[in-house]
Amino acid sequence: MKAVHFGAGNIGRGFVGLLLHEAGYEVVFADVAEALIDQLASTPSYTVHEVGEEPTDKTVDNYRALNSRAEEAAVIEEIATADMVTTAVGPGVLKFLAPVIAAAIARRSPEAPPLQVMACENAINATDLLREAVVDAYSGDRSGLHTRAVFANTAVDRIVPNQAPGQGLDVTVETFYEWVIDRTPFGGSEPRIPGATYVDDLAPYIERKLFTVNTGHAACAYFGYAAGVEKISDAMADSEVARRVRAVLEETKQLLVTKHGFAADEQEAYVQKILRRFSNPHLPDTVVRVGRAPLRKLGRHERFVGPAAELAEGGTHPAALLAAMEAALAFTDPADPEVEELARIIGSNPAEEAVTRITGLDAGHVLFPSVLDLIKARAAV
Ligand SMILES: NC(=O)c1ccc[n+]([C@@H]2O[C@H](COP(=O)([O-])OP(=O)(O)OC[C@H]3O[C@@H](n4cnc5c(N)ncnc54)[C@H](O)[C@@H]3O)[C@@H](O)[C@H]2O)c1
Ligand SMILES: O=P(O)(O)OC[C@@H](O)[C@@H](O)[C@H](O)[C@H](O)CO
Repeated sequence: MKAVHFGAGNIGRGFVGLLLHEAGYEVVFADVAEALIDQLASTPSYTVHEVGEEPTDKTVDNYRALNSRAEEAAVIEEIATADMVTTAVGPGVLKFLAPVIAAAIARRSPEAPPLQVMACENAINATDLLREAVVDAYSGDRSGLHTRAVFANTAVDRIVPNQAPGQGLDVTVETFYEWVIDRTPFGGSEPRIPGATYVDDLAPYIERKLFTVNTGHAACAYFGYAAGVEKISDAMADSEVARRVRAVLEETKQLLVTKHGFAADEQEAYVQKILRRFSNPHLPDTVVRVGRAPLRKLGRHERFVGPAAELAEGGTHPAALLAAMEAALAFTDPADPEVEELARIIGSNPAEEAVTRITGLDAGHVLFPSVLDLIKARAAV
């Protein structure tokens, strides 16, 4: 069995690549980072260090690596004969992978089983975004595309920090992981991945993951940054940061329990476990990594505005989520192009327009005035 995986970064090597390797796949990593691909191509194995209360080391081998820019034709040939394609590149990059995947699907033998495509990104239904872009780019008969490829949404959860320089290909990760996959597109032929869980309705799981793990994580990063802290676990050790993160997760808990029918005590246990994961002192994770791409994180269906808008529509004022958004607007990192873009949007547009451009909220939305206040305050700084 062969899987082509786009994105040999933190989650690519430390999670998707590892689980596919353990499931018996030969993994072909495809990435645009030349030095990384050269290193992978010339190194027969790497180690995933799982750190926490019960640390374990796991070896990944039986992989190959291709530069998806310089060796695009080779990547297309690999996908044409692969069982599966996965991605972990960031949601904004999916559109650039689509033409390559579309070209490969067109080259597959009509007798081959459908290519299984799963985007493993932090975004609601990222695979749907990829599928739409693949359909647009597909040169063959689109009506027959569904017999050549099957697209399944997933929710992936494992904290994988940026890796220390000098660590080579090895990846330090937390011990916890969860990979939840929508079973329904496979029609009974879902791939056997021992570390994955298949469900018939992914929506509750993906929203619970994004609006608990990622909302809480981002809140911790932005409140931690404001408190002058570098590490996520140190931010959680700051009682005021921890209190504010807890308040944010209280609001998303209210939404998730009401909307998806999770039992309140089950959701509380989920929250408690996640707060412990953020506090893992063995994990060298930083507020700068977790806070990266604040413009994406302030998007309409993302971790802050998504739940805040739904709560506001239901009559709840999401004060803690708004406080986290305020902190997100104040986050800076000179190496992050989205920080500059966010400041440019705020500095060069009327505040009303900036709200819509950043958050996707219409002026008539019940949450709009509260976010407008935040943007006006930011513009005045
Ligand atoms: N790190 C985590 O804890 C974690 C956990 C769950 C999900 N995710 C999600 O996984 C995705 C990747 O995150 P990450 O932390 O691994 O980031 P990362 O920056 O470590 O890895 C991304 C990789 O994608 C590569 N890439 C960028 N553009 C590409 C292209 N056009 N073609 C091929 N490769 C390309 C980069 O070179 C990089 O190696 C994101 O969507 C993130 O939200 C991350
Ligand atoms: O990857 P992002 O930028 O969407 O979010 C940063 C972190 O919250 C994220 O990478 C988590 O570590 C991960 O989602 C845990 O499963």
